[in-house]
Amino acid sequence: MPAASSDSSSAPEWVFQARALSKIYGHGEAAVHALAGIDLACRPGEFVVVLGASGSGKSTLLNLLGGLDTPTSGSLIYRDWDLAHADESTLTDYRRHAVGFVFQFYNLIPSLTARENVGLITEIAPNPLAPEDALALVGLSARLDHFPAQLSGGEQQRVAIARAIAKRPAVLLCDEPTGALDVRTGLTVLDAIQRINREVGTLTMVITHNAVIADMADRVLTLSDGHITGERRNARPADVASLAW
Ligand SMILES: Nc1ncnc2c1ncn2[C@@H]1O[C@H](COP(=O)(O)OP(=O)(O)OP(=O)(O)O)[C@@H](O)[C@H]1O
Repeated sequence: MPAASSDSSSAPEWVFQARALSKIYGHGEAAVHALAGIDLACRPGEFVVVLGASGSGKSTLLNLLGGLDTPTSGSLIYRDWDLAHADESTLTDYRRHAVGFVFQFYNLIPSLTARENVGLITEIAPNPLAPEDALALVGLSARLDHFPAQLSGGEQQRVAIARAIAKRPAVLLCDEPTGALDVRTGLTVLDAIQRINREVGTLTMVITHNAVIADMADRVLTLSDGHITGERRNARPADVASLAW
């Protein structure tokens, strides 16, 4: 793996560190500066919410942090991994070991039960949670043998979250995790994400259009036109139950 220069005698206080991170799609007159120089450091266990209008660069940022893509310029370090200059096999390795993804649509395999959908991931991870334990963390102990079609949208999303965290990732990246859900169901999903952040200590980043979600974060970043234009910290992050919907 391409290692970043770091002092291995002391553990860094950050999980990610980005400097002047930029992503340009296309060339010449058609070029889109999706990220235009992001500086960002995230601490272990932090809960970060990223807000921003459509097209502001949220998914692009998440894709870079998750090793799904590489930047056009700038640096991006995850612990001692240089993600900005990593090749595809290193990024695959990084994603497999370090990152759990939750997307708007759950992508569960319809012919497998909840337990089996989570179990697929635990087969390829070195030190996974038992599928039953991962599903218990998201409140689905009573649904282990249900197929996706027998589960509500919120329950399916919680299976997807259990699948994402079963390999004990250091980082959980969520792209509009409640985007396909009604408010009440969305709350059960956010509650599961908050519980994992608090009980497992996984660095969690949620990108969303929904500003109400920001109150549950330790830190809220606002993106506009590829820049971080706002940053605030919540001294007391709200419990999901007390979010003002
Ligand atoms: N693969 C791509 N090729 C070209 N342009 C792209 C590509 N992906 C994203 N963009 C452009 O980059 C900018 C940022 O896109 P991005 O998806 O990161 O925004 P976003 O904030 O996540 O938006 P949304 O909330 O609508 O998902 C947009 O102008 C978008 O059109």
